[in-house]
Amino acid sequence: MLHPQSTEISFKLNNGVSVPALGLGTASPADRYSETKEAVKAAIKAGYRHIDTAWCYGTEPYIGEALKELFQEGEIKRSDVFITTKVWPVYWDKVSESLDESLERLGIDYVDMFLHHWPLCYPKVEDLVNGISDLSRNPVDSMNNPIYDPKGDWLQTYKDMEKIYLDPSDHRVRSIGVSNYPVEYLQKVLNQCSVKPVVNQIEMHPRLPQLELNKFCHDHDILLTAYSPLGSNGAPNIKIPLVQELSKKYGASANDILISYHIRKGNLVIPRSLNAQRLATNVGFVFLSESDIHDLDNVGKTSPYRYIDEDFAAVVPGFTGRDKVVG
Ligand SMILES: NC(=O)C1=CN([C@@H]2O[C@H](COP(=O)(O)OP(=O)(O)OC[C@H]3O[C@@H](n4cnc5c(N)ncnc54)[C@H](OP(=O)(O)O)[C@@H]3O)[C@@H](O)[C@H]2O)C=CC1
Ligand SMILES: O=C1O[C@H](CO)[C@@H](O)[C@@H]1O
Repeated sequence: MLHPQSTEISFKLNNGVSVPALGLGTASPADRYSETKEAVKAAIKAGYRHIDTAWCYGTEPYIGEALKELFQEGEIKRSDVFITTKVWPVYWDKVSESLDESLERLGIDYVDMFLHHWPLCYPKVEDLVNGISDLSRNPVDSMNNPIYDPKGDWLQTYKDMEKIYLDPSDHRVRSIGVSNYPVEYLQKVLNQCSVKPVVNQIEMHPRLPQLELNKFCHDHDILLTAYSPLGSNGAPNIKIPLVQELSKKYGASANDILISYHIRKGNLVIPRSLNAQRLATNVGFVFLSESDIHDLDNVGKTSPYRYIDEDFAAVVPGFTGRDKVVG
């Protein structure tokens, strides 16, 4: 049976907006930010119609340059591409400003999805050397411990996003969602807010199958977006023995197995590559069987492993630090 490519599969968000299942991740290494421009152009030419970015990636201006050229060349128009950006905890009480600045860097007048990046609140600390927009991305004290804004209220950030989304005269966002939210935080949003997040973007792959969050989100009509699907830098998940076995069984690449795993579960997935050839080979969709999915879930079910586990996140339940097992 012939199957579509991953770039041709779309899902409906809970507000009716359609989203391509496969997106391009753009958390490029800091010394390679500018290469994101060519990667975006290559991805669009390979059929991608969904780009994931964020203030903290520092790549929005390069995505903006790519989009400008793609629009000018007539390759795509704005409505052909789904663009996600996120508000970082530094801007927890400046949501509208963060959105305006992102739109300006991207050179567009709306985003398709606007996500709350982490349920945390940072103070604004100047960093003219390594900062983004001259602000420290992860402020720390003299002992290198993360510092948080004592006046901070992470739920307020989502409430401010909700205000923008609900204002009929404000057309800057087509949908709002969250990222790195555990079940109890999602429950708080469902109890105290009126707009249900359309997605929860989280790290997810066979070594971190996130079965509890997957069930909770699907029970509440919230999609998951899988970040770091290849295991982040160097794509270590490609070496998982079961992924290699399935790659042989289906005559598909290991990266296609890792990407199709999420799409088969009805979730979005956003692998990153700065390499045009790889980008074009990450789009083969494999119709994995129910039992393959079950086996892939079992890889990390009892000893889950998180690749993106930074100190600052340890205050969010479940994000417990590099050396600890997470549920
Ligand atoms: N919401 C959040 O908190 C977070 C969101 N994200 C989002 O998720 C995206 C993806 O996650 P990310 O951590 O970047 O990592 P990924 O799991 O997408 O892995 C990226 C790595 O895989 C390599 N790679 C890509 N394709 C192939 C291939 N076919 N064969 C071999 N290697 C390959 C890339 O190298 P190369 O470029 O050389 O191909 C890069 O080193 C991010 O870019 C970002 O958009 C990520 C982290 C946190
Ligand atoms: O989105 C994100 O990317 C970085 C890691 O690449 C992480 O801190 C943040 O959540």
